[in-house]
Amino acid sequence: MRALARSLRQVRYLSQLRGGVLSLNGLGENEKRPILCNPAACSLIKHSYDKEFRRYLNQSLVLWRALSTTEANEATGAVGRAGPLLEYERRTTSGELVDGDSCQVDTLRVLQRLYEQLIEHEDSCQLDRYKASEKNGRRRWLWSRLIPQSSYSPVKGLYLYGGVGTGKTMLMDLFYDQLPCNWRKKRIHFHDFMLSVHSRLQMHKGVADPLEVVAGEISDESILLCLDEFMVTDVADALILNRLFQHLFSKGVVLVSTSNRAPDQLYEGGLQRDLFLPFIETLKERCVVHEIGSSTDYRTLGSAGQGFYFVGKVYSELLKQKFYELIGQEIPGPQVVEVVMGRQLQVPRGANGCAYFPFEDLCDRPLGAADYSGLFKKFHTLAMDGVPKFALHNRTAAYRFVTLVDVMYENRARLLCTAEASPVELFERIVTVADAQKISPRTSSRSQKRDDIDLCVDNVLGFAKDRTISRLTEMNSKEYLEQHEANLQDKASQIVHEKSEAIQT
Ligand SMILES: Nc1ncnc2c1ncn2[C@@H]1O[C@H](COP(=O)(O)OP(=O)(O)OP(=O)(O)O)[C@@H](O)[C@H]1O
Repeated sequence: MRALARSLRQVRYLSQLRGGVLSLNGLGENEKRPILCNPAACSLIKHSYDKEFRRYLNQSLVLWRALSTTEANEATGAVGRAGPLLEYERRTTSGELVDGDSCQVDTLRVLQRLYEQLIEHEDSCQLDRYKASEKNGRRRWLWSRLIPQSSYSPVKGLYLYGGVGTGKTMLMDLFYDQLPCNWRKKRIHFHDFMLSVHSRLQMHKGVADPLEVVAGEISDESILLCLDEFMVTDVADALILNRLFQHLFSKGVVLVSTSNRAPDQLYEGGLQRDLFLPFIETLKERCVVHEIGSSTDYRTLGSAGQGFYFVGKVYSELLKQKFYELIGQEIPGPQVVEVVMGRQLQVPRGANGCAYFPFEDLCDRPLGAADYSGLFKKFHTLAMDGVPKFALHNRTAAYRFVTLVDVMYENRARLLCTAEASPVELFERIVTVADAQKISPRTSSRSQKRDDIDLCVDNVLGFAKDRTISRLTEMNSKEYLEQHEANLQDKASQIVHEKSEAIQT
């Protein structure tokens, strides 16, 4: 079935490249079905110099005859499925998901509505990749550069926020997977999205309005943008978000996003926040804002700890032993890896996809999400020694640790570590302003020394810590480690597949 899907997609793609010489065989132009060539087109193609294309075409024709239209539609992903609500019901009935949370069902209703609106407005939103590429001819491109185009989407996006582990990402992914594969859609973590924005900006240095060019590129690729974990902590991001999204929305982009913070709380307490505030208004204008409203952290429903989270420095040697067992060799040497935009990172010990770092080397140095993302593109397992308790004196390291855990979780990476305390205790001395006021109603400054407590009052960290605790707990569970293994196997078979395809061609 996969081979068929690939062949048909290829045929359809190539037909676009050849100016649409292929047409649907007996089907209306606008029907969402995979293409088949008509005899005239066949004879054109038969004389094509492109051997590879002829091979695909023949394969597709043979396979096509053996299949019903429905199967072929499913195979090519040309049509969507029943929608997130039905799919959720299917998964709860089959036992894949736990049932009974009305907040998740309410959220699904909102997602289902959005799903239906997008299906209804597929054409006006130009969601279909192939139709859009027909319209995105060179003439249209030139015209749009001469006269700036403004075409807000008729469909509002969704900003979904709420407590940690309540299933926001899972629901967004479920919604995303139900939409047709041939749509211009993208699902990406917010960190990675901003990284790609900054690297594109670098490439367009010197252009009059690089943000508009970048927005143009992004919207050409994806009209539906699903961003996981919208979280603004970086002043450089905060200052460009409004203009970036104004351009994106004016180019028809529909944003669907998950976050732990309500729009009004984004970048709370951040530097130059007044310059960020217009973004909040832009966001509210273009997205329906929905709070999931649940307080169930589904991560805590998983199996008890099975992983490698050791409390106490005494376990440092054990950590090293486990690390050597995983890589299958004694004391590997240091490695230098390129992480992002030519930047290099020294891995103190690394081999076979596993890296070993003392905590300080990874979280007490000027590293950020970009470096961590680059690192986990190369390594699937991290052994980290000496995670300390966090407080005011090591607040910056706490920020980095939170980011590191986010990136690892997103990549389904495995963590082995020794820490000074349990995940909850690590963050005991990081509190929000509201928490600090409960401790002492007169607290107004960012920090407060109470006896020997080095309390850190920080709203961004104070809220983010719940997510980190929840994730550290899940990363230690049997289910997570199974997902990590499955992910590794998927990647390995993808590499084998790509290699065999490269050999064939
Ligand atoms: N109904 C459910 N049944 C079973 N597992 C669930 C259910 N909802 C969520 N989960 C699981 O709980 C974990 C946390 O869910 P998810 O990552 O979607 O939460 P989140 O709200 O995005 O969390 P965070 O705010 O920390 O990013 C995931 O492993 C997810 O698969």
